[in-house]
Amino acid sequence: MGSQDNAAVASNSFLADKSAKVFVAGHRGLVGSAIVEKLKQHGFTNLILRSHAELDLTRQADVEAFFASEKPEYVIVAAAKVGGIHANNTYPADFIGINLQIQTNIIDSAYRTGTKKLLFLGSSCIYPKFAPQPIPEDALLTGSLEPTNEWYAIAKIAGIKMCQAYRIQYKWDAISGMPTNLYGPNDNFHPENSHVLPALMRRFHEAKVKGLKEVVVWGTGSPLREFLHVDDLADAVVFMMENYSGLEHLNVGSGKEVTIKELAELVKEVVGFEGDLVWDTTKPDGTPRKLMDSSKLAGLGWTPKISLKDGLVDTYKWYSENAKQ
Ligand SMILES: NC(=O)C1=CN([C@@H]2O[C@H](COP(=O)(O)OP(=O)(O)OC[C@H]3O[C@@H](n4cnc5c(N)ncnc54)[C@H](OP(=O)(O)O)[C@@H]3O)[C@@H](O)[C@H]2O)C=CC1
Ligand SMILES: C[C@H]1O[C@H](OP(=O)(O)OP(=O)(O)OC[C@H]2O[C@@H](n3cnc4c(=O)[nH]c(N)nc43)[C@H](O)[C@@H]2O)[C@@H](O)[C@@H](O)C1=O
Repeated sequence: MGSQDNAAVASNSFLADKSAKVFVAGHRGLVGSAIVEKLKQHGFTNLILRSHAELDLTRQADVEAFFASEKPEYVIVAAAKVGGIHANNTYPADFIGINLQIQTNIIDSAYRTGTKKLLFLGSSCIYPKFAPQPIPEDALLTGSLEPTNEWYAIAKIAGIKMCQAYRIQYKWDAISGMPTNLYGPNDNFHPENSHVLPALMRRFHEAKVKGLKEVVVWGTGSPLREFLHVDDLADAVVFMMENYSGLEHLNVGSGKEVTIKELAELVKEVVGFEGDLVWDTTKPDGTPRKLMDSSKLAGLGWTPKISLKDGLVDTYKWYSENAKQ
């Protein structure tokens, strides 16, 4: 990408003006809520927030009208159709269609109404199923995707490419971050459609409360996953808004991976469930391993702080206090 690099794109200091208008799309979700909290901690006073009911981001005319009237100076795209392996596998049309609509509407409107900088969030599922491990950014588009989430991945890849294209053609400061599997307060704890960590936390919790002897866990337990607490991700988002202005997307991971079996044992311990695990091997394992190489972000000066054990304790505290029992 050398000759098309981003040297000509002027970058502002994000943290210099805490009264700047910042639109966080998807602020009620796992990621968006953590970003809002982090921005408040930094002293930002002019956050623009719209719930899904107030602004459906799939509706192009509504998004255009919103941007024309609010003209946010900075935009962080944390709104998306999101789910775990089962949801991705079951609703492919939603995962490709809704995500393409949301991100295309936001990115184009932000550019056209004068937003200074935009950060788009993708996911580690953009990489080929059998990418080299740990996965460097340049493994993108070097092989076939994991079939259970290829629809979502294609939308996310399109988002990265759209940011790159607008940067190249319009000299506009659009960047992309690719987080690994996330978890934390405000996660989706749906029994089937959520990701593994909140799904297991809920299942172990309910089994403990009901005095059950067994909990069913999907797949073989052998796949490896890398987990990052959402507060670390929010910290990385602010860091990238301030310090990164490049054409290439950046990986955001913890650098630590566990098998699903190890994760299940850890969640079981944190929740305090004392029964047995039963593996339902009719459920898909998904990609065997997706550890990201986050050395580029580390090289810029950002590293995560929250261990998986501490993050699980924090998340279970939140779940116990907030989830509908
Ligand atoms: N969770 C994870 O493990 C990972 C997440 N990411 C990325 O982080 C971003 C946020 O994910 P996460 O916070 O987990 O997802 P959530 O589902 O928790 O939050 C998504 C948010 O987007 C909103 N939203 C969805 N559709 C629309 C719409 N049409 N109009 C307006 N708002 C809408 C949702 O509102 P509502 O609920 O009302 O629909 C919700 O507030 C996504 O881009 C995702 O790809 C990346 C890697 C891992
Ligand atoms: C973030 C990422 O998230 C998704 O990819 P995934 O990592 O495969 O997601 P997952 O968290 O749903 O599963 C991880 C592993 O865990 C196993 N597993 C066990 N028991 C349960 C269980 O009860 N629920 C779930 N969901 N999984 C379970 C499951 O079988 C699999 O082996 C994509 O949506 C993708 O789009 C994406 O970006």
